[in-house]
Amino acid sequence: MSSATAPPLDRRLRLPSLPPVTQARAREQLQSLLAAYLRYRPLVQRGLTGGFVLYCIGTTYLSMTGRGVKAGRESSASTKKRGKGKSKKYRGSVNDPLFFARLKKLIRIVIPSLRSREASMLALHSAFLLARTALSLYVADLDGRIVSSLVTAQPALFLSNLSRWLAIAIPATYTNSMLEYLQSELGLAYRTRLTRHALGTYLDPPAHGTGGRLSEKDLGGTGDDGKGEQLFYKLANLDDRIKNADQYLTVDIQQFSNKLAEIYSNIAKPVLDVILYNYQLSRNVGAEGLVILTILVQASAGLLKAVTPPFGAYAAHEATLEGELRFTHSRLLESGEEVALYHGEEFEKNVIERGYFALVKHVNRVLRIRVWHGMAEEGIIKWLWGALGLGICAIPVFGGEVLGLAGGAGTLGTRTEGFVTNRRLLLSASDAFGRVMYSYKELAELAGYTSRVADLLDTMDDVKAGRYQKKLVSSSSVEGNAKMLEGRGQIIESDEIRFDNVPLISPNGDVLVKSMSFNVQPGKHLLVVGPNGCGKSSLFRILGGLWPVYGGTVYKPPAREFTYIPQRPYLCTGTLRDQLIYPHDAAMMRVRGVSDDDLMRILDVLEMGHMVEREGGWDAVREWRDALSGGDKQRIAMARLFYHRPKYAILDECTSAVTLEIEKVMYDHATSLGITLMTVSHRPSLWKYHSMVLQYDGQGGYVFTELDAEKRLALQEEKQDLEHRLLEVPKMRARLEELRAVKAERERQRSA
Ligand SMILES: Nc1ncnc2c1ncn2[C@@H]1O[C@H](COP(=O)(O)OP(=O)(O)OP(=O)(O)O)[C@@H](O)[C@H]1O
Repeated sequence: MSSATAPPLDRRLRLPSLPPVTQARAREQLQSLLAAYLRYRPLVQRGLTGGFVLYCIGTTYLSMTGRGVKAGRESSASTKKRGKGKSKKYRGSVNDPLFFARLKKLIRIVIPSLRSREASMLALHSAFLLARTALSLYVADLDGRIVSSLVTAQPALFLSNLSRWLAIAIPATYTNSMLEYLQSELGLAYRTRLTRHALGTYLDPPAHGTGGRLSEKDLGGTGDDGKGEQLFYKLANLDDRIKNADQYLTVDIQQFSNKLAEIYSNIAKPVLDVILYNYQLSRNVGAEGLVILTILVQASAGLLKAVTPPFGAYAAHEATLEGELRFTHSRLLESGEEVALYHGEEFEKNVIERGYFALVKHVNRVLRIRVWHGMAEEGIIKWLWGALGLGICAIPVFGGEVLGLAGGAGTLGTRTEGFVTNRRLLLSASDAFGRVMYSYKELAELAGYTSRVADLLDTMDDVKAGRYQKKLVSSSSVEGNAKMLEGRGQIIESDEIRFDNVPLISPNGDVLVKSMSFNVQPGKHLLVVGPNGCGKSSLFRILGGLWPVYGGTVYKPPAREFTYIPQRPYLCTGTLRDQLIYPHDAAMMRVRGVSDDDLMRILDVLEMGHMVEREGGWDAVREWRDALSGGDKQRIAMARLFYHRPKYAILDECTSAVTLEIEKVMYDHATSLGITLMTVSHRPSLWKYHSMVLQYDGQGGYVFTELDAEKRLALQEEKQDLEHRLLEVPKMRARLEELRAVKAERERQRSA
């Protein structure tokens, strides 16, 4: 419609049929109102546009910092109630009061400073995001001009615009590829930072470096001097909060890092797009329509947010179930031989299937929820907002002249150009806003992974500081000794080992021994005996720093002066040499001045020198856990002891699979190397090597005394002899009764 053919303004304002005088007066008033509005319209428009941009920035800031979420909840008059229970309800969701604080903490880890590599990558990423938005604005404009040159049949203009179109493709494609590349790189960089941070605590080596010798897996590798090391053990055994730490350290950290990298471009770019596109649109179609559009869009977006289920909590729960399922599989692999020999397939299958179906049930539920949520989401974002967008495009066409917009008063070419440009801008703006909305779901998932990763880091910090959370056994003994559990004993570094009134308490709160006192002087081997489960190994867990000292005083040398050998020695991933020198590596071995020949001499002492050739040399790599027999494993552990030559060695049933001859060689050689032994064993054959005994009675009591092996053996033999004879007594009694009966029968026959 051109201005030349347009009817006068008053005729276009159709008014209801009123008396002519009233109509004329109303028309006059309306005309003057409109004229006044049109006079101040540029000012109003500028105000609206500025307000709109501020509004976009404000809401983005509030939603990114979580203040909007908090404010909303606080106004719901539930501030007082927001205690533990409340935060539990929101756990893993965007509404979790802790979410943004935790996210901030994690972001500080992944982007430690503005000068870090990650910050530079993020800045570069942001620059590319800006470039893409600028390119999109240019393309929207160019698109309009191309169509305009087409409908107005201007071939030269068309070709020139087309060549511009092709030229812009080079920076556009480069920008898009770089954005993808930088996003993946950022995800990887975040993951590396987080993994390093988490592993630094999880596998924190002892303060004295890698020279520690408390070398077995059961006691946490390289020992502890009460400085919060061996955390991976404590996390699994002394605290209930983190189940399957492997899942947290691998999958959850990876998911969190990728989501964090994604969410930045999925929120920052669309938010920027929304602002710029809408600003441009407001100039093309007028700010009034845009403000109405924004109000409608925000209202529907608010509705959508309100009906969005807690996808973050669902993602966190799914990760937990995945972890549990993986654990059942790795457990089966770990104990493959035992399960195979028991033919426990059916049982193990049931366990794995239970884990799998719990996961499937949860995933299915989430998928079903996603169906209706997806419908609501697409209905609002695509269809409703699409219709609103078309309405906006119509403004310059139908109301252009009234509002003084170019699209309404121009030629067919300018109107087409305006329509195509506006339509493209709108599509981009609604797409961008849609992505902001969709990213709310991603934000919810990020909240889930944030809660998982933060849980891991927080729990590790707690455990490191000795703040354990474990469900205690509800036995009366525990309740009666609750005070005991609150106490803390002392650990003092010393040359000898001494326990002064130290209680033995298991992580479950079971008091094994109320107060224990004994000492081991260098050179005086100690034998520890007692019934199963009485706390023999627990003593060494306390000595190794794995279990807390709840009272009394423990005197002990630094951890590097210990080696622990359990019944099933730990065999690491690596070469045959690595098995002997664990936890040292070949370089450390050379630094100590030990050669392969020295190792061979150690093996010869244990009559296993042939093993090196049999296994293919010192550098052979195998799954040693499966490749060696039980006796070989125990002898490897003894060889390890001779390599490390510690002051003290803890031998926990470690000779159960070797012959008596090897047992003797081991004790004699260890004594000749000046190693003081503390042995847990039920085998009387070992008594003669020890001079002290710590005997548990299994009722919470114990005796610590000198061990006269010969006398003890003689007593043991006499005891066994008596027990054997006592076993015969019932049989002898029965036989006596039989003989009496026979005799009585004979006498009865004779008298008859
Ligand atoms: N990580 C743990 N968490 C909870 N309780 C544990 C843990 N380790 C051991 N216990 C409990 O501590 C108690 C003592 O265990 P310990 O291993 O010291 O027994 P033991 O005397 O060495 O037995 P055995 O002769 O059978 O090896 C047992 O009741 C056991 O169930």
